[in-house]
Amino acid sequence: MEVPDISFAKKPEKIIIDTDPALLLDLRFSMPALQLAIFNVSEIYVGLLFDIYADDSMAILMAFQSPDVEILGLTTIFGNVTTDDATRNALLLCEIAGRPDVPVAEGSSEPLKVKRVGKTTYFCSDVLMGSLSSPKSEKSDLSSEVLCITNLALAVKRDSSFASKVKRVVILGGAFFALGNVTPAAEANIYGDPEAADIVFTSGANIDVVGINITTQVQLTDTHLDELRRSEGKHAQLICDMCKFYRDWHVKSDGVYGIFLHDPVSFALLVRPDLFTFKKGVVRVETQGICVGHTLMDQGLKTWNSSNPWSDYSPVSVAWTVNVEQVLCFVKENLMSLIVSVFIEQQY
Ligand SMILES: O=c1[nH]cnc2c1ncn2[C@@H]1O[C@H](CO)[C@@H](O)[C@H]1O
Repeated sequence: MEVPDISFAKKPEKIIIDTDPALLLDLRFSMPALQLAIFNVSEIYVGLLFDIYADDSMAILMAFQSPDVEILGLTTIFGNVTTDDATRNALLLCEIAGRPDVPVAEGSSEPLKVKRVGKTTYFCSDVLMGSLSSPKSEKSDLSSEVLCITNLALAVKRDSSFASKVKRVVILGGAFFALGNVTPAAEANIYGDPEAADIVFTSGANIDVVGINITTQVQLTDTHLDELRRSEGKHAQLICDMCKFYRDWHVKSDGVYGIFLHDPVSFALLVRPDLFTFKKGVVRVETQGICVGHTLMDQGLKTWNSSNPWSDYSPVSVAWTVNVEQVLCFVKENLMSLIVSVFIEQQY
């Protein structure tokens, strides 16, 4: 048999994904009336039901599908759901992707200081406890080490040289010179643990951050979703089902007939940084008051007369513009692709 020439192929980047996937709530045994009350939908879903924020799961399935990365493991964090549920959902996603061998390590269940429970946070898992799908694989014994916001902040606090040991950290979080999505000042991921976010941004690590000022520009419209459903992509049907509530919620919440591709855009930034432009600057996070969770970058446009809380920290790369069409193509190509990425590690 002819051996395919893979000499042109780039060696896949080894990555760890820190995530709070709101995923599979198996409602087969739960009360339909409860579903209607919670999701305010006119249709009863039998079988798998998905929480609103489906973008994490989408990005994870994309990463598993991508030849550009090798997923070393997933670590979990609270946010869309509790850390517990995020772990179960991450294990399920590995199984769905056909990679139950990928370790899932449970991260912190609490923010560093104040627990701020958003309107939607935890509600699915709390209310529907007992009706969840159970993954077959078990979480890894390792407590998570690398990662974003709370988990990464804990690692930085534990080992001061940690930041310099990580090759690159890609963060989906913040809203730069734009409105937030939890409050006018704050984006959800940063709002969940602003103290941790401030530690991470000022840690000196090599950070690329993409805020929702960028991710909301990339929308999968109803037309794209139809196209995806009709495609033969490996997880296309599942992803469309997952996005049902996410899409309906966007109509109500943002007047958008489609979905914002927050996490898939951050995955695009990971493997295709050429589709973005960046600005370097020191980023600090407000940790108190009405603007708690606000990310503010010093663009370096002014030489300040005296030192301020931004002085003397290492800059990070903030995504500044995005090639919307190309990122959409990248996402659609991945989601509609039939090709299951081949693990080619042994060839190197
Ligand atoms: O309006 C919102 N409120 C709270 N969380 C949101 C909202 N939209 C998306 N996400 C969740 O938070 C991340 C981006 O901020 C997304 O990954 C999504 O899972």
